Amino acid sequence: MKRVLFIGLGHMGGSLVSGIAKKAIPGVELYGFNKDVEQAENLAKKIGNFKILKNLQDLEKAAIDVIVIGVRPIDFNELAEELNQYNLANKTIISMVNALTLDKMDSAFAKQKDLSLIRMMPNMNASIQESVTALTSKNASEAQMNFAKELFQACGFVTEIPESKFATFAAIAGCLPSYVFTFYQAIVQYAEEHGFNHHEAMEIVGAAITGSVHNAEQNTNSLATMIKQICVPNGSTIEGQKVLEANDFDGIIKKALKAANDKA
Ligand SMILES: NC(=O)C1=CN([C@@H]2O[C@H](COP(=O)(O)OP(=O)(O)OC[C@H]3O[C@@H](n4cnc5c(N)ncnc54)[C@H](O)[C@@H]3O)[C@@H](O)[C@H]2O)C=CC1
Ligand SMILES: O=C(O)[C@@H]1CCC=N1
Repeated sequence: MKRVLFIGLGHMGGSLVSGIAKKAIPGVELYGFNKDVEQAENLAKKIGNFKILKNLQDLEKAAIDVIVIGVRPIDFNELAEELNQYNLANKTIISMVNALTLDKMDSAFAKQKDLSLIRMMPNMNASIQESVTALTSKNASEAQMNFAKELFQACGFVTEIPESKFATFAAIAGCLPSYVFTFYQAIVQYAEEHGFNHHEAMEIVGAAITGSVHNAEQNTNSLATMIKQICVPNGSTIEGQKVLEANDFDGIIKKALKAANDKA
């Protein structure tokens, strides 16, 4: 039996734990601890197969094997100090904390013995089990990494990447739902301004976006060729493409990704 404790049950931690609880992986017991206990209890009411710890010292009694840290970056040091009051020897610590490197994790837990450290970057699509999650590790065995993969595959696709690519991964996958929702929102607003109601607009634009992604995934042509095929000479699409180009749409997207990448 592996006992996994999620600390920090907010938007991201809560979504991940819900996905994993739904899958009910044999041999895995899920525990949660959150500063705001009511938030943890509300989550526990919604999902089965999940026990709440009332305080952190109960992690020793519960014989936790794996700790998954889901607090905000600003709250990490305080939590690490609190965790260092307990003996965490031989445990696996997994952190989803953005910009927290394995070396920083290692020094935060320097007084602990034989920890295995895993850094992860999920995204909010974990709430519908469609996250793209990256993992990288320090002192973790193949079996420990495989366990982490199995755990987070309950919330979508998992890939192992070198830590040097983590900041870029955060921009192109961790933050990406927000940018996609911004694009989606702008088109829905345009549709509403031109006579569609909100529900129709969400449905039509959503289907057009997901259909485009599926088409690009299945098509053997490059994205550039697919763009050309839609831009009929003297047609409508090209007029929109000209506006995107004149306003450096690609450049704006890359600037946004760089800003996120630099902070990750
Ligand atoms: N929101 C997102 O889309 C993503 C977030 N992340 C990372 O996940 C982490 C959490 O982000 P969110 O869930 O969005 O934040 P959030 O603010 O929704 O959740 C954080 C939770 O941690 C709890 N907390 C704070 N200090 C605590 C402590 N000492 N002990 C126990 N619980 C404590 C808070 O009560 C809150 O429920 C961040 O480090 C972020 O970088 C990573 C990928 C995507
Ligand atoms: O905004 C953030 O810092 C986190 C990391 C990726 C998505 N949200």
